[in-house]
Amino acid sequence: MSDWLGPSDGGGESAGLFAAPGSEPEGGRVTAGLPPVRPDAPLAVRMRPTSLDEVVGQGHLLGPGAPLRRLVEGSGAASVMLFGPPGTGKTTLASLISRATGRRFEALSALSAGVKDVRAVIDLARRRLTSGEQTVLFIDEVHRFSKTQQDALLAAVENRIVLLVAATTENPSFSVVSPLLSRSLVLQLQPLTAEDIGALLDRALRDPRGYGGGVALTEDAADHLVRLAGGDARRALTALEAAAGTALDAVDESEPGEPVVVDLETVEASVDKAAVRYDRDGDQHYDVISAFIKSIRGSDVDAALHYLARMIAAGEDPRFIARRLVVHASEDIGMADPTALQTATAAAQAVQLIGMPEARLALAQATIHLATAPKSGAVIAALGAAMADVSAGKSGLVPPHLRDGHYAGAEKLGSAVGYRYPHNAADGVLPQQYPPDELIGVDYYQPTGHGAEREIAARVGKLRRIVRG
Ligand SMILES: Nc1ncnc2c1ncn2[C@@H]1O[C@H](COP(=O)(O)OP(=O)(O)OP(=O)(O)O)[C@@H](O)[C@H]1O
Repeated sequence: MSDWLGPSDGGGESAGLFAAPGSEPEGGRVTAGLPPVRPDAPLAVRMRPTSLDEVVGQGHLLGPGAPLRRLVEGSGAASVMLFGPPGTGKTTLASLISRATGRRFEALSALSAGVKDVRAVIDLARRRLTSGEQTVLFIDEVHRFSKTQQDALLAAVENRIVLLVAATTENPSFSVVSPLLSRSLVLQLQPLTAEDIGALLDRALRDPRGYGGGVALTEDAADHLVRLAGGDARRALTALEAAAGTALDAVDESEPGEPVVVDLETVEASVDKAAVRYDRDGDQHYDVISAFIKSIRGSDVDAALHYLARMIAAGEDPRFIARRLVVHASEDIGMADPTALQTATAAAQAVQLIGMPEARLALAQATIHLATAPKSGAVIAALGAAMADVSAGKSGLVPPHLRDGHYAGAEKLGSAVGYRYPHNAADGVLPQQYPPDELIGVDYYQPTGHGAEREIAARVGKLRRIVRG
């Protein structure tokens, strides 16, 4: 999602962009590309490249003769799909294309725009054509558009009423209708490398649009910001802004000419602030997801559906919701209903395959399955206990009879010697030591006896008695 789509983004570039299409600011826009940036806009917005030379990474698209470079230099594709992770430059490149080709820039977000909005922008572009003016229509998150909405774009693309630049974080082969796809130049953006992010941070520290030399980062603080960014430039700059804000607030008066230094501690203390800043649903995002999960865990199916609906309405990334469902199928239901994990995983796959809006049904089904399923926290407790022992150094040698025996000389070392093959036992289970000596008799898994785990509880008891002799 672009800076100007988030409700908590400070609004730098938002004014007017998502106003009703056709309602031009007074006097019309005189420049192509995104509107001028306000000085109080978020750092990521202020640092948005104003020329191709400022774009880092994406060399495969921008090198001499590469597709985007050619496009910017005036070659005639009818439509471009920019497919790549968030914060890698999709919006930026769309704006640069319009700027470099002298076209007007109109943007719609598939999260909020309907067919009517699409038609209105196309009408505006058609009117402009009569006076020789061309338009770049940027559609963010195009994978969220329904088939009807995408169809509404087709004729305008075909008749070259607009140059469509569509951005998507999802593979367009699954989410974009094929007539549109076949008319588009599909370009994949790569996550930015650590060097790319490092260079962007550096530029933000030095450039007058950023801190103009007034802030510096210690080396470990810079490394940490690069790690936090995970290849996302916006995340890097948002985290830098939060950390720099904390550091600047903490100094009364810096020595003239001396930059305020941001250290690792300050970055660590500020990242939550950064996370809140760029989330989709403002401060409520984490509260709603937390209430969603707690309602599932608490078996309140109706409340869970309410929070799911809120997240869908807020335009929450369906993959994020699906990932939470997969995690909680194991964390809160586990072996009390092992099929919950299958339903959650299937919902995640459905999101991947069919996208929104249809995939919301799979998310709802998984929510209902998980909320109404018998509950068990035994999986997370079992893994937690085993991990705690490993971290505390409670470990030990693998018993010799379980060691690998598939190499020359293994037998001489006693490896695999005396191993008993359970399938030879009448029930497929026989007495034998499996844990290291230090952990003999330790029970990590404590089945709850809820749902399907009741049967497992009885079985685990029996198995432990046989195996431990
Ligand atoms: N390749 C890049 N080079 C330089 N700056 C970048 C690059 N990519 C992103 N940025 C910085 O990150 C900000 C956000 O980037 P942009 O909006 O172009 O990302 P996006 O790919 O459209 O992300 P999303 O999918 O979240 O909308 C920009 O304003 C700019 O400061």
